[in-house]
Amino acid sequence: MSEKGLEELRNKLDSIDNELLDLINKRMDIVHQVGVLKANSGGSIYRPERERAIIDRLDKINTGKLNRRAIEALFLEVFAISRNFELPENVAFLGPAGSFTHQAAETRFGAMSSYLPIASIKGVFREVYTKKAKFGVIPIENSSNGIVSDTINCLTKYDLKIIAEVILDIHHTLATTCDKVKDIKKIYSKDIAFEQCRKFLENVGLDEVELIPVESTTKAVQYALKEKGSAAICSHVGAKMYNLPILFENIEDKDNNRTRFFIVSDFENARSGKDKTSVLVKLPNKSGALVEFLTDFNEAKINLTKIKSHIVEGDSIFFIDFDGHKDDEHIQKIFTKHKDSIKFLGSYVKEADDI
Ligand SMILES: C=C(O[C@@H]1C=C(C(=O)O)C=C[C@H]1O)C(=O)O
Repeated sequence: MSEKGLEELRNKLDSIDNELLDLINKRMDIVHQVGVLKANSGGSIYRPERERAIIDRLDKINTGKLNRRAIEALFLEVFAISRNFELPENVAFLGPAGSFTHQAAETRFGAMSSYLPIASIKGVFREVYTKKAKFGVIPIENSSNGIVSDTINCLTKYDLKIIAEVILDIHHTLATTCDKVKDIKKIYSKDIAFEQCRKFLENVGLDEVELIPVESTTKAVQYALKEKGSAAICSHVGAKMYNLPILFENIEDKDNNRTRFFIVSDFENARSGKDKTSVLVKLPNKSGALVEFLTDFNEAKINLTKIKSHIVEGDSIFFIDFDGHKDDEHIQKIFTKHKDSIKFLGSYVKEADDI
C-alpha cells in the first residue's frame, strides 16, 4: 500500500474517533442526568436489567460486522465507566488480584472501578454488609465441583441481595520456570483446580509429583515463581500477571468447565423480562413437606432450574433457582403461602439455565 493510501485511511479513522469521543461525552452527560434523578429518589446507579435491555436492543438492530460478544464487551465497558464517573463505588471480590472471581467482576465493573481483593467469601459479604463496598463478587458453583458451601452459609446469614450472575468458562494453564516437564518436582494450586486437571497430570506424567494445595491459584503462581523445580496450575491472567512462563494452556479435563458467580449488593433489581430468582428454603420437619412445596411450583408452571440440598449448622436447607421475578404474580402467591420457609435471595437477569 502506498504511503498516501495509508495516510488517507488513518485520517478517516481519526475523524471517526473524534466523532466517537464526542458522542461518548454526550452520552456521559445524559447518564449524569439519570444519576441525579436516581440520587434524588434514592435508587441504585447500577441497573443490570437496563444494561441487558440496551445490549439486547443493539444486538437486534445491528447490521454491521460486530457480533453480540463484541457489542457486549464494548458497551459493558462504556456502562461501567459511566457509572464510575457518576458515583465511584467499591467492588469487593474473592481475591487475590488475578483470581477467576476478579475476572468475573471485571466483566461487569470494567477496568476503571475500584476493586478490593478480600481473602475470604465471608470477608466479601462483610465488606458489603458494612458498606465499605457497594458490590461483592463471589463464586457460587463450579460445573465439576458443585456448590460453594461458604457462599451458601453467607447467603443464609447476611441480608444482602443477589443482583447478577456471571458465568465464566474456566481454563487452567500449567506455568513454570522449568523448561521441561520432567524437571517439575512439585505443583502448587487450589485444591479444586487439581481435581479439574487430574487426567492432564496423568497424561504428561505429573501424577506422582507432590501436589501442594494453597489458598488461591494466584498464590500458587507466587510460590512457583520463587521455587526452582516447581509449577503452578493457574489462570492465564494469573501467570501473565507475574510473568511466569506458560508451558501448557487449557489443561482442564472437561471442555465445559464453568463457574457461576454472584454479585451481591444492598438493593433489589426491577424486572428485565428474562429473570431468574434464587431462594433458600427451610421446610418444616414433616412428611410430604418438600412434595407439597414443589407441587405448588409445578401448579404455578414455574420452571425450576436448580435444586440443591445443603446442611447449614445442622439444618437441612434447599438452594433453589427458578425462572421469573419476585414481583411476578404467580411467584408472589408462592412467596406469600410459604413466607415462613422461604428466604428470598434475589431476582436478576438470567445468563443461562444452568452451568
Ligand atoms: C444510565 C443509567 O444508569 C446506569 C448506566 C447505564 C448506561 O450507561 O446506559 C445503564 C444502566 C445503569 O447501570 C440508567 O439506568 O439508565
